[in-house]
Amino acid sequence: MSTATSKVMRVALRGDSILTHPRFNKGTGFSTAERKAFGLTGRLPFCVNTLEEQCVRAYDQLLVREEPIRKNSFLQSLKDQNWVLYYGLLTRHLKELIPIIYTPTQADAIANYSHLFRRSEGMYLTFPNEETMERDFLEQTKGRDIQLFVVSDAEAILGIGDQGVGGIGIATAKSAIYTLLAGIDPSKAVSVTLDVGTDNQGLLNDPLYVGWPNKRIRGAAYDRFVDKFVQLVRKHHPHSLLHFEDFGIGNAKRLLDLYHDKHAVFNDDIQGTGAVTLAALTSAVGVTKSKLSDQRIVVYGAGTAGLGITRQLRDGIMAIDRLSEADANKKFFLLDRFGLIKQSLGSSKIRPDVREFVRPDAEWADASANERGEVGLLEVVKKVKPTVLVGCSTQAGAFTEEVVKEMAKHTERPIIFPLSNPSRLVEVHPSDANDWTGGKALLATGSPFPPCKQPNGKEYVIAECNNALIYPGLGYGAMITQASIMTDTMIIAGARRLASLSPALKDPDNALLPDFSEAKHVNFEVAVAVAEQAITEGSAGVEWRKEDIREKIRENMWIPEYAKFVYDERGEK
Ligand SMILES: NC(=O)c1ccc[n+]([C@@H]2O[C@H](COP(=O)([O-])OP(=O)(O)OC[C@H]3O[C@@H](n4cnc5c(N)ncnc54)[C@H](O)[C@@H]3O)[C@@H](O)[C@H]2O)c1
Ligand SMILES: O=C(O)C[C@H](O)C(=O)O
Ligand SMILES: [Mg+2]
Repeated sequence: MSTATSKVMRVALRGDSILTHPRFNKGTGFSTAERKAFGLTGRLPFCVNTLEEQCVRAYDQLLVREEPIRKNSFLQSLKDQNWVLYYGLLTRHLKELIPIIYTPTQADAIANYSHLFRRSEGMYLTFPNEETMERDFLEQTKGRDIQLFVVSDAEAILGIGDQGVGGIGIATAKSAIYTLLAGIDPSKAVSVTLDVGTDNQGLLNDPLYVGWPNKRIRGAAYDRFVDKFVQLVRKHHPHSLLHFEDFGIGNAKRLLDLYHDKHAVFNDDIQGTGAVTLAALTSAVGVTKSKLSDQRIVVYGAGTAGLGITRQLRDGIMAIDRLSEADANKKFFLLDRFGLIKQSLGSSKIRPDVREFVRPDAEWADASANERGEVGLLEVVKKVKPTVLVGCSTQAGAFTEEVVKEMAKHTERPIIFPLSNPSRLVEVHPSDANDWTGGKALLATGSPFPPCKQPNGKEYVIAECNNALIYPGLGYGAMITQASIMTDTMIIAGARRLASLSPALKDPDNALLPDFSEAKHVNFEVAVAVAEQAITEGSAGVEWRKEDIREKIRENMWIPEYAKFVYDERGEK
């Protein structure tokens, strides 16, 4: 595997220009010869440090910052100064630091973006500047080999809703995770916020809000603005992957369907979440020695993630257990704000994209409906007797003790996935679900939680069912093979490879998914599975032999190590 230390890079910057460029700055890592060649001898203290020594220093600086949001700000500054050191530090402390740069802490960083702002990062495409979008786009991308765009309009950030221009923070976090867990070269990725205004009145009232202080643009004007961006990506970077993140419920699926067969696009909340949840459930049914098609699945929160999960589990049941779509759909019971999504709710309460999962009215549903004709979660659990309960509702504590114990009456090993992020929005704390079911529940959450104590004294590790365990590999597998589109079969191939790595397959008392400390290895395996599928089905734009895929992926991965620099008067290479 070629690593950066064996690489030589020709760089045209010198002096302050190289010291202040995060892609090229090495700080005390510049060798004596490089300092002479790049005019740095008088700009740096005498000692030359290794990256390892720099990571020790940076980690000490991190530890003195006690609050997670302060650690987050420190790491943001480190990334603004020196990419290799930033990713080198994260790689050495993966499990400890992912919750700092990603959920849950990044939610606070995004919500306070205008007050934490010190330096811009990424591409800000703002609605009033629509006319100059192509010029603004090319300012940052012209002449660059861009493999990945991560874009958000920030209407549904995690579970904290509309965050306006702060949405750049989810795009940069997701992009950093691509680099950290799949080896995307950060110089080949662009994070984008589509600032189309915000309906968050708190932001609009904030005199320090740095985004466009206007109500959110919707309808034809919104579609035109988004399309202008997508067409620029397609025109200038036809082989790139376009990753949509945290779009609102009225746009996420609609935009995915609009562009799905025109470019390699991916909606993480829909497809990434669906894939990781399919892997977690595949692992859980392995523990219970049952099949996906044996399950009765209640999904609480029929939004972008909830529908993405439902569709992916449905497609998984069809692909793995060979059920028809109609029969597979019958395994699902979806609830939203108005309770069980059933025929008699009427079209005003049923969004068009939910229609395929509307339950025909069962007698029990009408018998247990309230005065508004709505059937709540406890009633559904009593009547449906679900084996699986998935939460993506943003409603903290929605899975009450009564709901969980009712579920446990009807199934030996309740499978409970409270997936809402950040942590404070979790539908049930895993330790409660564990206690209320006498240690029988099979659990996975959207953000990290500590292990639970089982009645037999053993620790039960709570799997983090977060799309970061799979989306980097899904995306990398597609982009490295220059797949023209991200197909459903590529996604299922990635989900099945992830499921095959589940610790619970070896020890049923172990976690349902690999630990995040293994996330680089896991996403590498997912990327291999996706690349193999893309090549097998003809979606790939490269002609690799299957036996070469692993090595090809490995040799293209960006490793956070210093290359040897040679000064180039003619221009940066
Ligand atoms: N674990 C993961 O990898 C992952 C991935 C994506 C989203 N999520 C989390 O899932 C949650 C939802 O994300 P989303 O993008 O789908 O948002 P969304 O706004 O599209 O969907 C939320 C859904 O919950 C419904 N809801 C709200 N209040 C409810 C209530 N009282 N009862 C029932 N349903 C209710 C809403 O009507 C909506 O349909 C967020 O917390 C997000 O962070 C987790
Ligand atoms: O961002 C995450 O942590 C996962 C997911 O994309 C979400 O929106 O919650
Ligand atoms: Mg998301």
